Amino acid sequence: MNLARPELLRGANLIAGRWIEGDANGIAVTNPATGETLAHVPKLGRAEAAEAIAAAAQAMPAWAAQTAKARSIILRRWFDLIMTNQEDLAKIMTAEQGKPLAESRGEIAYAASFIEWFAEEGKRAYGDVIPPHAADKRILVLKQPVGVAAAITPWNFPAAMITRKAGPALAAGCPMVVKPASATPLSAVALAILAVEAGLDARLLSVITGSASAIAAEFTANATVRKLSFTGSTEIGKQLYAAAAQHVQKISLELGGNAPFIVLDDADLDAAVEGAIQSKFRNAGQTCVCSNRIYAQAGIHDAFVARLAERVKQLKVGDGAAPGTDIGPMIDMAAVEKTEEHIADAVAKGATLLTGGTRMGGTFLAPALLSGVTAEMAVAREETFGPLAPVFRFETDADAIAAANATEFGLAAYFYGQNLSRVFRLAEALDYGMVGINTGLISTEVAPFGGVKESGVGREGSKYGLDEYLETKYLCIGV
Ligand SMILES: NC(=O)C1=CN([C@@H]2O[C@H](COP(=O)(O)OP(=O)(O)OC[C@H]3O[C@@H](n4cnc5c(N)ncnc54)[C@H](OP(=O)(O)O)[C@@H]3O)[C@@H](O)[C@H]2O)C=CC1
Ligand SMILES: O=C(O)CCCC(=O)O
Repeated sequence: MNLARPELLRGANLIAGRWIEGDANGIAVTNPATGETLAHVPKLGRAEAAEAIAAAAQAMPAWAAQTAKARSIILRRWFDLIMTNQEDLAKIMTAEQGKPLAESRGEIAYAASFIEWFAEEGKRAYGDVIPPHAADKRILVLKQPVGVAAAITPWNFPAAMITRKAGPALAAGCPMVVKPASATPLSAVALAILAVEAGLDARLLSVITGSASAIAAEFTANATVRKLSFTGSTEIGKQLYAAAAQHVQKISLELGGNAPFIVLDDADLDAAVEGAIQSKFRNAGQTCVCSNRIYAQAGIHDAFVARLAERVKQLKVGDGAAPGTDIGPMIDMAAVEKTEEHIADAVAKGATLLTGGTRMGGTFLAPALLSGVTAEMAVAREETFGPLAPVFRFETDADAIAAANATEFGLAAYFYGQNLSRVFRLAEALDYGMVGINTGLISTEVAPFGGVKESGVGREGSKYGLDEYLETKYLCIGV
């Protein structure tokens, strides 16, 4: 890999301010496009997680005692360094994750934006003065950092899922110990290198790799950890929710989705097709906010499906590092097989495969489009997390709302339509934390990202994201 700063590609961990290098006994990080081994990161466990937590607790008082502006200056420097090294970080990400280089560049900018945003937002951790209940009392509300925070992050957004947690934590005055996904730890390590370069006390941001269950066991059993933030599968999220109860840790969970994408009969069809392509095939469909079920109203169904099929056929599959690639490899064979199972199940139950679904070597899979999909098929209920667009036909708005809400998930939903009253009715009726209306792209650092129902708890990004790392303390003063 041709990097301007080759030292950013480092198979190491940062534990309690100390670098620990990986070796052949560690976890091999491979390029999903080529199978090449990029590096080995250490295989650590509970003891090192405990060490990182203890060092974080030691470093916290001095960090929390600084002014928000002083913290912001360091965070701003970290943001600048991430953007200065955007190209190297994007190359590292594409190599370990597979997404096209253009998407990696976008994710690095997106990741950096959380640091920039929270560097400023930390200055606005306002408290309150409340009119008292008695003449001889005064009531003040303070916002204080929650304490040592821990994060467990997934492989699909190797940088942004770290900064979306570490940004608000550090801005609020909390240190963080991060366990990145084993498949994509190199982006996390590169971010930590730049954080230290920015002047952050290295004990304030540890990065630990190894046994996920052992590290998570320490995160949840260690009473020093006061906040746990997780992005990943619903199954693991539920386990962590239960484990965090041991010490009643404050928790944020960003879990699975089953996003509906509804095309009403008055929609701008070209815009809807583009929105569907963006929302469905970004990161090869491996995004928790990817549309999983596309509902097209009867009046425009056939025209929409025909146009969508043309666009899906144009998508170029290849190594993310190659110019012009729209869809890179999937993360592993299990991901390929799950997508294939959803296609096979739908076809066996009467759906039509209009294009794609074929293996293209390794973990490359041709983007697929199904029509004639119904509620009985697995894809209606389960998140595919792959490049498969299943189209359902519906008649009335009420039918679309009922179908869209018939899931235990509630992360993102999308719809396209023009009529203002319909737009409001649908937006309000959808049981989701985020609704994209006439757009397939909703992610930004300035808006609250998060789900309802079994898609999680808490919000990340925006002014709401800072609250997740703050406690509210009330002072009752007799005068
Ligand atoms: N909401 C989202 O954004 C995401 C959803 N998913 C969904 O989950 C499916 C499976 O993906 P997968 O990568 O296995 O997701 P996981 O939930 O298993 O992985 C996410 C993170 O959790 C860690 N983890 C794994 N097991 C445990 C455990 N027992 N205790 C604590 N942490 C653990 C992983 O570590 P390690 O990598 O070391 O195993 C990783 O850091 C996907 O197909 C998709 O449907 C996946 C990723 C993100
Ligand atoms: O898929 C995820 O893990 C959530 C990140 C996606 C985004 O922020 O758009």
